[in-house]
Amino acid sequence: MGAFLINGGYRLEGKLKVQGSKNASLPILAATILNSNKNIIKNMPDIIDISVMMSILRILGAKVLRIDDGVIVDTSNVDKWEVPEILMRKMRSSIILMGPLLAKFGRVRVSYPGGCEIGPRPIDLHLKGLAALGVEIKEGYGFITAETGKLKGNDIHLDFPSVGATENLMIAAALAEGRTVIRNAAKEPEIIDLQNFLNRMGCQIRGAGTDTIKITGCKIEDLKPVDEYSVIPDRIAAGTYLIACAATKGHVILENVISEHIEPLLAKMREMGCNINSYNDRIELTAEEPLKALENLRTLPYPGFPTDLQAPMMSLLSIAEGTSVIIETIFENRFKHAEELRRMGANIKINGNTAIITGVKKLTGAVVEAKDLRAGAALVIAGLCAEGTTVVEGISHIERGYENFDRNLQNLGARITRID
Ligand SMILES: CC(=O)N[C@H]1[C@@H](OP(=O)(O)OP(=O)(O)OC[C@H]2O[C@@H](n3ccc(=O)[nH]c3=O)[C@H](O)[C@@H]2O)O[C@H](CO)[C@@H](O)[C@@H]1O
Ligand SMILES: C=C(OP(=O)(O)O)C(=O)O
Repeated sequence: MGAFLINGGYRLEGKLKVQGSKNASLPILAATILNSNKNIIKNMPDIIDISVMMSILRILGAKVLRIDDGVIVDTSNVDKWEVPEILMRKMRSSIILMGPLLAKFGRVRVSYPGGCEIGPRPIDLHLKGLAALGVEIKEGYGFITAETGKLKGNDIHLDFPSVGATENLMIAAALAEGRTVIRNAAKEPEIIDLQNFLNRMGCQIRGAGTDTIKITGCKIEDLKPVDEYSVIPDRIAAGTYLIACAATKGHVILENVISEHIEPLLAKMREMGCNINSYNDRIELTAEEPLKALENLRTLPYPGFPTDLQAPMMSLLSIAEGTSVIIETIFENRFKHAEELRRMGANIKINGNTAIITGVKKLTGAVVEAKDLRAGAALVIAGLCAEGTTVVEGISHIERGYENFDRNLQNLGARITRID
């Protein structure tokens, strides 16, 4: 496993074009199974999770080709409905393949998915929703086998606005007989992107971005290829770079962003004292003054503060003036980075889902381990502003979601090198 070696204390300065969204790309790739056709998708990041999804599609029979800034996916020869366990377990999004495979073949066999270890991640809402669409589900020996004569539209109320369950059900219902309504649906921007992509192939979906999504099922033969689609920018990657900039008292301009998607973060960073100018597709951040602590940072479903930026924010709050409180409401065990930050001199107390962070004057370099994707990004940020040398181990987690993380940071002036 590789590591990042960071010499801290250098200001980030310059311009950066942000990658396409991991969490939008993954369900969109899975959805290409529906139209049995050639699709060209741009702004798709070159990261491990996308490579895993591409491998799964190939195993199912698709032709998948990386092109500059995107992929071509031809699903006309997809003829398998079983996903190998080894690939299922590599990421969480593999579960999103259930919807499209059921829609296309009326059957699917998968194992339980993998993904970041941030607490229990059940899939009961996915399975309950699919059962409501007429799917018979059998679980046993670590596998899920699901079958349906024909998917039938239904009214589904999600107990929680799960991002993945909303996506899985949208894709399955796109080819179900009749109308499906998903209530208490997730409202994340990635859901809107999936709706836009599905509608481009001829599906009939409305309401994404609100808590009620209405889907009129259509026939597989009515679907068409998607000649060119561009995935939305990655709001979590953009947020990570903004936080890194603030931690080093830097000045960056991010391009390829949708500012509105990052507003929940920008509001908190302004509260801390960052100077931010946001335009539609560009954000400029300067952090010169000492940053202030946040009394209340609560992770919530969109448009609340994203759980995926909680770890990076904890690094920043570690060096803010005063005492901050973070409440993690989405995942049960998403504070593993706190222990590693403490090794770097951070003052963090954890009590259940609450973290109390008393800002220190400076962090100091140490050898730390990335235990999940965003925790890894958080440790890199800590290393960038710490005094001395930091080694972040376990960077394969980081490379699941960030494209050229070290090179992008180097281009902004960071002293970071990858060591194998
Ligand atoms: C690939 C992708 O898009 N990943 C994102 C997606 O993950 P993911 O889609 O897995 O997240 P969910 O929105 O489903 O999970 C949110 C909460 O719901 C619970 N839950 C979920 C499904 C279910 O069947 N039962 C259940 O109890 C989860 O345990 C968690 O506590 O949204 C998360 C929340 O914004 C983000 O952190 C992840 O980056
Ligand atoms: C938790 C994340 O990813 P996944 O759901 O793919 O594990 C993430 O992107 O922060």
